[in-house]
Amino acid sequence: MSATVLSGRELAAAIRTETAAKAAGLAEAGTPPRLAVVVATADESSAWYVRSIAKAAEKVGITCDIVDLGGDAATETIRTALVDLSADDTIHGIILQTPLPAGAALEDLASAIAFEKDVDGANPLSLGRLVAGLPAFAPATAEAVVAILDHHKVELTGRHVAVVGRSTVVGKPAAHLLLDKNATVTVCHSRTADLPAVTSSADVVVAAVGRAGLITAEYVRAGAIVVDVGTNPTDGGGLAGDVDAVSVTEQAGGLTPVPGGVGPVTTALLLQHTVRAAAVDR
Ligand SMILES: Nc1nc(=O)c2c([nH]1)NC[C@@H]1CN(c3ccc(C(=O)N[C@@H](CCC(=O)O)C(=O)O)cc3)C=[N+]21
Repeated sequence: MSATVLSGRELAAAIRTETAAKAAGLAEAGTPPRLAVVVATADESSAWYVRSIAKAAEKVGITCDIVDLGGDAATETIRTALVDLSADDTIHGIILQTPLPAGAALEDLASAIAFEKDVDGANPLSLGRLVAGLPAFAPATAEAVVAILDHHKVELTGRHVAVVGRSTVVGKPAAHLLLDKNATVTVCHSRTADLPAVTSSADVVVAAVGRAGLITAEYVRAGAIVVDVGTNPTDGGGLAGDVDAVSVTEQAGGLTPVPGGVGPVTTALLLQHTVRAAAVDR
C-alpha cells in the first residue's frame, strides 16, 4: 500500500484565483497591491522561493520588488531597508527572507517591519498576537501546513500532531495554529529523546527540520498523515523534503509531496496576505 498524495497545487491555484480577483479590484480602485521581498542571503532554497514569489505575483497582478542587499549585508543596512519600506505608502507587504547573514537575527530585525505590512508574520508583535488568538498575519509556511490538511479534510480535533522543528518561521507558529484546530500538539527538536518513538505515536507528523530525508518509515505510525515542509537543495539543483518519501509512503496514510505540496500553498498564501494588507484602511 502506498500513501495518498496530498497535493498542494489545486489549493494554491484556488487561492491565486481569489487573490487575482481582489488584486484587480484594488488596482481599479487606485491601490495596485505591491509586495517587497528583502533578500540578504545567497541561500539556494531562498533564491528559488524569491523567483517563485516574483513569478506568481506577476501572474495575479501584484507588483513585486526584490530588494537584494547581498549575502553579507550589515544588520543596520537591513534594518534601514525595512524601516524605509514600512514608511512607503505604495508598499503593502514586506517579507524578509531567511536565512540571514551571520550576526543578524530575524527575531530582532523583524520588529522593523510595520505590523500592517508583516505578511509573513515575522514581527514579534504578529507572533504574539497569533499566540493570543488576535488578528495578525501568520507565517505563510506555518499557515500552509494547516491549510493543506484542511483542504484534504484531515480531522485535527482531538488528534495527536507531532511537529518536528521549532523554528520561529515554521515549527513554533505551526504548533499554535494546530492547537487552535484543537489538536494535541507535541513539538519535537534536535534534543528530543527517542524522536521516532514520539513521532510514531502521532496521528499527524509535520516535518520542518531542514534535513533531507530525516523522516523514514520508522518515524511514522501505520496510516498516519505526514506533512513535509522541507525544501532542502539537492546537488542536482532540485529540492528534497525532510521526508524520505520512498520509505514513508509504505507506512503513511497520506503524504504531502515535495515539490507540489506545502511549497506552492506557501507562495499563494503570501500573495493572499499582500492583497489583504492592501485592502485595509485605504
Ligand atoms: N522569511 C521566510 N519565509 C519563508 O517562508 C521562507 C524563507 N524566509 N526563506 C526560504 C524558505 C524556502 N521557502 C520555500 C517556499 C516554497 C517553495 C516551493 O514552492 N517549492 C516548490 C519546488 C520547486 C522545485 O522543485 O524546485 C514546491 O514545493 O513545489 C520552496 C521554498 C520558503 N522560505
